[in-house]
Amino acid sequence: MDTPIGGIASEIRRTMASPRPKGRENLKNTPCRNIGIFGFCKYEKDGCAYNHDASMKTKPQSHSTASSESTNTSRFNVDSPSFTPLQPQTNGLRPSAISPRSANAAPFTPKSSNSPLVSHARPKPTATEWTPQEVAEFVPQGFDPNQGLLQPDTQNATGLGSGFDAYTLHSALQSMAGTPQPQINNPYLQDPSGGLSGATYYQNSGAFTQPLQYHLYSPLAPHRDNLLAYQRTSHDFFISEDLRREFQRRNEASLQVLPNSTVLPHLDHFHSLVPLDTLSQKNSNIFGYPTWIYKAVSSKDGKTYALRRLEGYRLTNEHAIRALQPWKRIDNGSMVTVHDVFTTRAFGDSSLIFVMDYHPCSSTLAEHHFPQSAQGRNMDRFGNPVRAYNPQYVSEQTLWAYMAQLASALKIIHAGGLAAQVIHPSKILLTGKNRIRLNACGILDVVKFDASQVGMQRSFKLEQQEDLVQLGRLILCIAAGNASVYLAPHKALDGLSRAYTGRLRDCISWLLSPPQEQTKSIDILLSEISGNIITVLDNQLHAFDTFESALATSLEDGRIARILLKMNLILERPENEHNHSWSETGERYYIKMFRDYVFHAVDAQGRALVDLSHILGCLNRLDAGSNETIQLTSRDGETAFIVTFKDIKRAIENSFSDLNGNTNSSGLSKGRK
Ligand SMILES: Nc1ncnc2c1ncn2[C@@H]1O[C@H](COP(=O)(O)OP(=O)(O)OP(=O)(O)O)[C@@H](O)[C@H]1O
Repeated sequence: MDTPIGGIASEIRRTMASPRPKGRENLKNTPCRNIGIFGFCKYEKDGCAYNHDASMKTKPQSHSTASSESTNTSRFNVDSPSFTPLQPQTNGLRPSAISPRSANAAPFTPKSSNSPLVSHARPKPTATEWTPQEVAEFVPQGFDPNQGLLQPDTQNATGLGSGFDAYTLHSALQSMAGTPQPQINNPYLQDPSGGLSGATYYQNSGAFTQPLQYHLYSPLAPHRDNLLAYQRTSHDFFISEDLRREFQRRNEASLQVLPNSTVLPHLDHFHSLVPLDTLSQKNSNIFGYPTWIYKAVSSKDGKTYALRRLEGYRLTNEHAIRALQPWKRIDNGSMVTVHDVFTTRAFGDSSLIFVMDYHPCSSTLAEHHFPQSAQGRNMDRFGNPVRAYNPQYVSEQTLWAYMAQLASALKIIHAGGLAAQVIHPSKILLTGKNRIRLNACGILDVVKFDASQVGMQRSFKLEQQEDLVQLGRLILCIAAGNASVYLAPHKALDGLSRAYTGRLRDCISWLLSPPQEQTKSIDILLSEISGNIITVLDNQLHAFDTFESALATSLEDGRIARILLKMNLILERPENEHNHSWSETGERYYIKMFRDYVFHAVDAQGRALVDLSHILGCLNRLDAGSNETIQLTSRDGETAFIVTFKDIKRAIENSFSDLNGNTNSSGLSKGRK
């Protein structure tokens, strides 16, 4: 049997490798369109390749199956010259292969919804002619693994992800007809004038290609290397499992409540308090008071916050509370934002409460790098036993990343005339991979408020110098894997040379040098480590790209969810006293048939067809209101409709409006269709 591999033939082949749903009639992909545009399609027989003249357009039935090919009067000859790849300089067209009829063909215009339907139906292959076992994996026609790009004549053959390139097609037709190519605006290019004025922006918006191609997916970098250009995995359509799990975990942590908790039910305007620090053993070294930390939801804005309570604090001067004001104005990505402070007696004592941003599933650097020795704990805050203390090597890259983020926070703090004063492993939150935030800032300003300074501008020069020393100690302790190594810094610095560069060692040494020896400032630190900051920035940019790419996979999720919700609200709805007239006739009937077409498709043998590309492709075309036509067949095979996705979309919208008009308690807002 001949084995066609190109043009229509590859469509047939795809039907066998990934059979189409019963009754599916994708007229846009009919073989004749390919022939009309590109003048030839490729056939292969006994290992040889042949060109099929464009005049075949008038005889589509001649190549609908392999068996019909054998009866064709213009049968291909084994002596025909072999297929030669398209030359780029001819715009993908070989003049010798173009018939005069094709050359004079009118430019292609997409079908509108009311255009007459073409009867280029592709006869369905029967089970006796083809069996799936005979067929290798579908490869789009014209796919050249060396180039890794689709040839223009195959743009629409791959279904999802390939995309019909109207620009290429138009150019090809123009060059075929020998006419000069008009200037075609590419609406996706940046405005060459570089202007950001509203007028320029809106003028360009009118140039978007119609119909909109919102049903096509285009993968963004970074790419997986081991897939061919036309291949997609189901993961490409959704957010990655790891990322989903991570966000799910954060979500659960944010929503967590303790049903039988002994913690206060309310504190000021906060409710649902959950303790984050479950240890009864409290350390008052840093603030001079034992501290407790809770997650709580504000009834004012519904957001979740972290509340830090200083137990037993007695406010003696109202101005002390005001010392937090300048901290509220600081907005830096490497800090935990502080929102408010108030006193309370709700715990039975006099407590001071600081309201801060809540970062779910975060841990402190102390918990992360010194799990046992620094905390003297056997359990982490989730009740899991901590590993035996085993200091792990921390890469130099991580240390520079910490240094860069803390330096960025210190830059803002010092520029605001303040000092952090708490650069301690237990007061730095790790909120993501190598992503840290300086926590508990401003607390010491309130707690150590000096009443004699009221009305005077307090100077934090000494504290700022001390911040740099604390930063040096922190990096040294993490690098050495020991929380108390800063007590003997010289020995520890010598030890660092074995694992880290001299540059890091010198930097720590400079930070640790006593303030009186030389004038140190955050600006000097930043200029000295600028080279390392650039590396950190580059890593962050890569991480940002990865997240953006992950975000792009969810581009269509919301739209698809809305379509599914609407379809399920409309279909199989029982009639009752409130819904007398609800029946699935008229428009609703073909919505039902469309549902079968999308979800209940079967292959040529009648087996269920589970094809994610088909389902997503159909739903996206539906949402975009594509003018592509499909044939819907009833389950008994008695009724068939040829409709466009646009028609179905309109039917769904109408039915949903009817339904929305009848309901008085819809969860879906009427305004948000
Ligand atoms: N803003 C926040 N968002 C989310 N979790 C936080 C926040 N602040 C602290 N936590 C968590 O609360 C826990 C306790 O934090 P805390 O700052 O009290 O550290 P600690 O090691 O208990 O220090 P101390 O011994 O001084 O109380 C830590 O696990 C930390 O991850």
